[in-house]
Amino acid sequence: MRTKICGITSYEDAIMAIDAGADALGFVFYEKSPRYLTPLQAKKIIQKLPPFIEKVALFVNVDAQTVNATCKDVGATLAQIHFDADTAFYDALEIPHIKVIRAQKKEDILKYSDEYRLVDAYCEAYGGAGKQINTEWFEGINCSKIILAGGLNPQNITALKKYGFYAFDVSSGVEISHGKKDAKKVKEFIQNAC
Ligand SMILES: O=C(O)c1ccccc1NCC(=O)[C@H](O)[C@H](O)COP(=O)(O)O
Repeated sequence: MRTKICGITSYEDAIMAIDAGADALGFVFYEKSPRYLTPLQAKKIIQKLPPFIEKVALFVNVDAQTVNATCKDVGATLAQIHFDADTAFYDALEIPHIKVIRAQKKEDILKYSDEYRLVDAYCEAYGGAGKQINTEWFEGINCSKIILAGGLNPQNITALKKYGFYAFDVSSGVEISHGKKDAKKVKEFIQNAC
């Protein structure tokens, strides 16, 4: 199982998560988020990271040019698009990206079903709220291209492995406080997920 630790704001937390076995780290470029960091701060962290780790840049309500420029500048390897964007937006992206579905009902999780996509619970704050989707919605669904996010933690992750998700994404469930990760919880989360 692959895991992404989201809302990284320091090099110490980044390397701790990698040492614990994380495959991907998320950096939130949304100024209203309590986990926001500037592109310069992210660049300084990313520059020091080892190879073969996915560096994911999260965006809310920006244009494609901002996504392209920011990802190239900071060295992000993947953009995570946390809002409803149109086809023209996606056509203009010049870097690998994943769409986020903020699911409010069962039908939502079937959107873009031919693509790898991140499925999170709907929340006003766009993400990182610790809100869990109704996991019964995944019964009988092909989850092999779904990255599951929203309200995951070291305790509830084991029971979700049966659905066969592509990966798990966590933020608040492994935190001490907003933007500061708890090493013990990160380790437990990855151990229990894998
Ligand atoms: O983390 C944030 O503050 C955030 C703000 C705006 C858009 C997305 C954000 N995080 C997105 C993530 O990928 C989180 O990992 C995901 O929503 C799950 O969060 P949590 O429920 O806290 O595990």
